[in-house]
Amino acid sequence: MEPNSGANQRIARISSHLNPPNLKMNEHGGSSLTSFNCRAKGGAPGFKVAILGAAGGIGQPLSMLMKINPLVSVLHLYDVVNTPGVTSDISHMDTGAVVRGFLGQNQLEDALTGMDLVIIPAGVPRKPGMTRDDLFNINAGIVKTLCEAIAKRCPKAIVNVISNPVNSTVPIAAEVFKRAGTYDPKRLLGVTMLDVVRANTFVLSCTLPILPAGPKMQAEVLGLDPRDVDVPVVGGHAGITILPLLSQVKPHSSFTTKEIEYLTDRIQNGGTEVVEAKAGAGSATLSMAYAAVKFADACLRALKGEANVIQCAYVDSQVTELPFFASKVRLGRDGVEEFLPLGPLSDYERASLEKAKKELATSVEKGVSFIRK
Ligand SMILES: NC(=O)c1ccc[n+]([C@@H]2O[C@H](COP(=O)([O-])OP(=O)(O)OC[C@H]3O[C@@H](n4cnc5c(N)ncnc54)[C@H](O)[C@@H]3O)[C@@H](O)[C@H]2O)c1
Ligand SMILES: O=C(O)C[C@H](O)C(=O)O
Repeated sequence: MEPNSGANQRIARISSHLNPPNLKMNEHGGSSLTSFNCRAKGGAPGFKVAILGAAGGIGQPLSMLMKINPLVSVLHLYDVVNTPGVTSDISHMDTGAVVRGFLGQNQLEDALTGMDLVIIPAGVPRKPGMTRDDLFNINAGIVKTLCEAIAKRCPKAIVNVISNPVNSTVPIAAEVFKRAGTYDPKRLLGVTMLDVVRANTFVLSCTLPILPAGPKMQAEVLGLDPRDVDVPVVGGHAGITILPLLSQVKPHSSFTTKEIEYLTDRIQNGGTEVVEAKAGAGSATLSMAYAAVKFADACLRALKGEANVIQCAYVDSQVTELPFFASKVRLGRDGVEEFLPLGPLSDYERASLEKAKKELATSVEKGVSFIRK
């Protein structure tokens, strides 16, 4: 008998629990079906969610927060690097979702099989001095590859696109799905939730530097909780295409022209504010993970049948003459169920919308021709 056989048998038992013997082991010590499989006991009923780019600055906190979400029963974490560590780490959380990790392109399709919701934060972030459009050359190809696999393995999934430039990556995803014959415009949503989150926050907490003693904005004077504030943000997700409708803030607040100009500028440049503060170390990750989870949770609640789930998103749209536009949509069991009208706009908003539409049209066209070229 070998000296250590008791310990070896125990290890073999544990290892066969993690990797059932009928599945072939691969070079990562996992099965050939999934690279590594960190299974929490007592997996809850719920939705299957995949995060593509799960090891990144957004991906990690997003994965952690989705592991907490009680609507999630299975969480697949895919990236081209570092998923074993992230998966192992997150799998120790004592929440219901079963977590599985997938590493590298040849495990992408397994990561996607049977998913209800796919969230895509894969791709490079900005550095100071860059626009979101400067990311196009790298991120367009990444989104294309990921969406080709989605079309094959979970064509009915709801897809949340975070990768920038969102104004172009969503049209890219649409073209990929059209080519594959799986396009359902209701199920493809560009995530603009961070603009809404920022707008809700800034409306409450901004003091105006242009006024001498920095008096509070009206909403802050009212002492509101940001969670009770709702600022619709329409258009797209870059610079002037981000258009907060401050005339429609709930609870109703009225702002001076100076306040509107200040707030609009801050909301439009919130991303750049973070990029500059991070000084080369990337862009918004934590607030984005929060916003992505808020949005994903809304999608899952709607999938489950909750009524009246309304969020802003950048979608294949009939609200303007543009093929893609961010506005309030009602979410349901099949994704986007209804476009809410833009509502009455102020003169300032109407003029800003015209400028936003010009830029958006160019970004959409750039995405479409990337696939059709
Ligand atoms: N929509 C929004 O509001 C919003 C907000 C913030 C950031 N973003 C965008 O999200 C993206 C990610 O930002 P981040 O800060 O997490 O970047 P990051 O560099 O920290 O993480 C990106 C992750 O994507 C992975 N990745 C790269 N190529 C991949 C591929 N082919 N398949 C799967 N994964 C791949 C990387 O390995 C990395 O782990 C950027 O494009 C950024 O501009 C969007
Ligand atoms: O600004 C960026 O590049 C990231 C993101 O789009 C954001 O709005 O924070």
